[in-house]
Amino acid sequence: MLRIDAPAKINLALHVTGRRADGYHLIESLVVFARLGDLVSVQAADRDSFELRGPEAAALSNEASSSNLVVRARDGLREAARQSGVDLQPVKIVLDKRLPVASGIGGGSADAAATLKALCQLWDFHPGPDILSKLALELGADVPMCLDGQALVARGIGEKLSPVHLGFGLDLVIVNPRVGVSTPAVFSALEKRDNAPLPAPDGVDDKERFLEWLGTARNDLQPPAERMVPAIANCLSALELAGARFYRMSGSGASCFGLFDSAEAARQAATRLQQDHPGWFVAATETVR
Ligand SMILES: C[C@@](CO)(OP(=O)(O)O)[C@H](O)COP(=O)(O)OP(=O)(O)OC[C@H]1O[C@@H](n2ccc(N)nc2=O)[C@H](O)[C@@H]1O
Ligand SMILES: Nc1ncnc2c1ncn2[C@@H]1O[C@H](COP(=O)(O)OP(=O)(O)O)[C@@H](O)[C@H]1O
Repeated sequence: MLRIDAPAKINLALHVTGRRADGYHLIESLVVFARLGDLVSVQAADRDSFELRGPEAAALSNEASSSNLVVRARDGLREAARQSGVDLQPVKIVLDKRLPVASGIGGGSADAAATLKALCQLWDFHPGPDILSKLALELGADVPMCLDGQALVARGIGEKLSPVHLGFGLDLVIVNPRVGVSTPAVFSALEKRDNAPLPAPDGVDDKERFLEWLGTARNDLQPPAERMVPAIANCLSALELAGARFYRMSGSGASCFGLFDSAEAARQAATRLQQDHPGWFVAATETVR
């Protein structure tokens, strides 16, 4: 079995700067990836199959397998191969779902990206980067960045990627109140769409200066998401109380992240937060470097 990690995506900042004619929003987002994630395993088989397991699988068990981004990624890649005259063998795929669903940390997108990577390897089929990026974008605006998997600024609708080299890791706690949030609903509830752009990242080699810079950026999706899900404000207050140096909502929510001074401080805060809020999803993790 070939196993590929599907890391959680954290939008440290997300500015909405406009809207395209097709309704998609223009964003400028600083994104990092966490060690916390789902796991996609693939293996050659006699027939195609898809198995969903893991602590967060139940949230997807009522949805048809055909709508799962893992299956859609498999079918998309196979179709791209067919168009170039290559027939690809059946495959067994297992998704170990650990990230809360519809929570602003891009679990589905990470799964789709991991599936593309795993199957390219298993099938020894390597479409050029342009074809792969196009395929990824067809699966979701967040999938190209998940394919990249490193700290970056995403522009356009999320598909224009510029790597950012952070000279340090970040110790985080991710908190989710277990209220699923619909991404289109949050974008629709924006009161203003032509917001100021993301300031150029500063302090990428110095964590203190970086934290200061982060404070000058925003998540423009946070105010509409907080109006829709009041529990988001509770998550942010709890992170502050737990000693986070910095805290904010990720993506369209409802997950929020807190940044801590060390892995130990993050672990201790996560333990306390989980004790105080047994119904929430709480996890300490660090960024992928
Ligand atoms: C908000 C973000 C920030 O990283 O993340 P999540 O909260 O989903 O994790 C992304 O832009 C989400 O990307 P993704 O979840 O892949 O979006 P898609 O499936 O392509 O789009 C779902 C819907 O969200 C809206 N959408 C998405 C992206 C974008 N730039 N503008 C939009 O308006 C559209 O209404 C679209 O129909
Ligand atoms: N493998 C998957 N994991 C999570 N959600 C998936 C998956 N496949 C399809 N979906 C659908 O995508 C929606 C958004 O899920 P997700 O990627 O977890 O959201 P977000 O990007 O906000 O964290 C879900 O509500 C679900 O219907």
